[in-house]
Amino acid sequence: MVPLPLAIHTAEQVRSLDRHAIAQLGIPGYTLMTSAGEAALTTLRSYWPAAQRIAVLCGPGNNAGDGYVLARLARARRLDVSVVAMTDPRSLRGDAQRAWSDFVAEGGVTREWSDDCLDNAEIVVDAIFGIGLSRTLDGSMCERIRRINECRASILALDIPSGLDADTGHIHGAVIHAERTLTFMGLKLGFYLGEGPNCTGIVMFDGLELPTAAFSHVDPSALRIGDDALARLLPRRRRTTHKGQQGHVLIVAGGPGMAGAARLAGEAALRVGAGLVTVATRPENVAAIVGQRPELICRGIERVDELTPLLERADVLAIGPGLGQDDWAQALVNHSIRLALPTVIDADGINLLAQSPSKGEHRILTPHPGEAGRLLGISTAQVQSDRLAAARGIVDRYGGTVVLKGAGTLVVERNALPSICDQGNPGMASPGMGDVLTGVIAGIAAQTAELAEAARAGVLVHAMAGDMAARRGERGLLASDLFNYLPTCVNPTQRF
Ligand SMILES: NC(=O)C1=CN([C@@H]2O[C@H](COP(=O)(O)OP(=O)(O)OC[C@H]3O[C@@H](n4cnc5c(N)ncnc54)[C@H](O)[C@@H]3O)[C@@H](O)[C@H]2O)[C@@H](O)CC1
Ligand SMILES: [K+]
Repeated sequence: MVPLPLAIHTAEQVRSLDRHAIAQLGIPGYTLMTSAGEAALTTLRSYWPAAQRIAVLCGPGNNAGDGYVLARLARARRLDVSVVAMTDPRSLRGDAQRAWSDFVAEGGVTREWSDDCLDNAEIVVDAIFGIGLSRTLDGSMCERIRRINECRASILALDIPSGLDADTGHIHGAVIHAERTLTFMGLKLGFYLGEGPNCTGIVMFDGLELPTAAFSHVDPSALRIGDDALARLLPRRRRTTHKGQQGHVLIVAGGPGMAGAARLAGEAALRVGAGLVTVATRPENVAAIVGQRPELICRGIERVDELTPLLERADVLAIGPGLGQDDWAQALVNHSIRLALPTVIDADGINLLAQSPSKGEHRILTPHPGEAGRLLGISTAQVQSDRLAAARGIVDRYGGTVVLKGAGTLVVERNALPSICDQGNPGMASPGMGDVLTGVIAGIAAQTAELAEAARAGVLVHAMAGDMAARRGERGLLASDLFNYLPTCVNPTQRF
């Protein structure tokens, strides 16, 4: 399997790559299409080796061309291929028209859509629409897509699940829900936004044999967070090190009844290797926190001035988990976030910041979509409908680095491409998971000099640990289940 690239592109950027390949590198469009069809066949044979009955659904554009090439090659391999022309193939143009003609020339026939046309298929290949989808699908196409999703076969989408907007992840009326998506030339931004994560299944990539240099010709829109930076950020420790050299995290967390949030954030910082972690919390929480995790230092705080000596000793502050929004919490937040200390602000820290906005470059804000909405004075739905714009808006208004949580967590800072995390799973939608993320980011930030890098690494490590913990099932995953796996993720040089 070809490793996924880090670069993520819009449809226009992929088109520009396509134009570059054809015009500057002299690779004919039909050669690219043939590569796409070959890669699709390799994927079919690799992931469904026993499947014999393949249905290929072909639409009106070049995405259909990929499908016709695949169908021709699969017939040559003696697979039982049924091609359903979703629109009249005689109106195909250019490379797609040639792909259809070559398919027909080798004895291939198409059939029209009927409600039972997928009944015998083991695999359905979606070659209906690619990145050329530009408007809402009509009612009959929406109805067909619903029927395709209901069929028992596994669905392989070519380039993009039909109906998904390649740039925004919005749905144009209806969308294919694929088990796998084999995408060509560039990962599409829409896979990671809006409904994208619900539709693509496992994303696979093929570069259509373009030379590596061709990919640097077009700038991407975002970057996937890869694990390549982890080894640099979290190198093997010197044998002579001591805990004072691994960073000191201060966690200000835990209002009444919320000792658990403070403990989760505190333990997470320890589990990613922070040298010392002090938790400042309500006095009544101290016994519970220390009892559950004796390696934490825990201080009961009644008044803001008691925080001052703790802040002086800390390398990184994390503030907010389970803090509440009462006067006590308000005083702690107002006092702490004005300091120049690198600070992770989460949960009620964010809610309080939204009530009296201020700007700071030394911050990492980690809102979920609801908190992001409060920071911007808009609804959660508005945040989710354009997550990139929301994250950028928060950076503009509040400064620093923003981690907008959710499927496809975004890490956005000024003057840099946004980063997107494509790991993690829906089991992580569970209480305390954000507290763990806050501790992970703060714990890594305490060991490195660069805050935005720590945010990216923290998001990735958290997601990786979540995926490891979810191997026995997503439903029922607890935030504290991640603790067993965090050390594996933050020791990249010892992992294998
Ligand atoms: N050289 C090439 O051109 C290559 C193209 N490739 C494939 O080509 C695809 C892009 O091809 P196209 O630009 O032709 O795009 P599509 O294959 O997505 O099809 C666009 C067609 O759909 C029609 N259309 C758009 N929205 C519609 C709607 N709501 N209802 C009905 N019809 C609608 C458009 O009028 C156009 O005819 C890629 O996604 C990829 O699969 C790959 O084979 C790589 C090489
Ligand atoms: K498709």
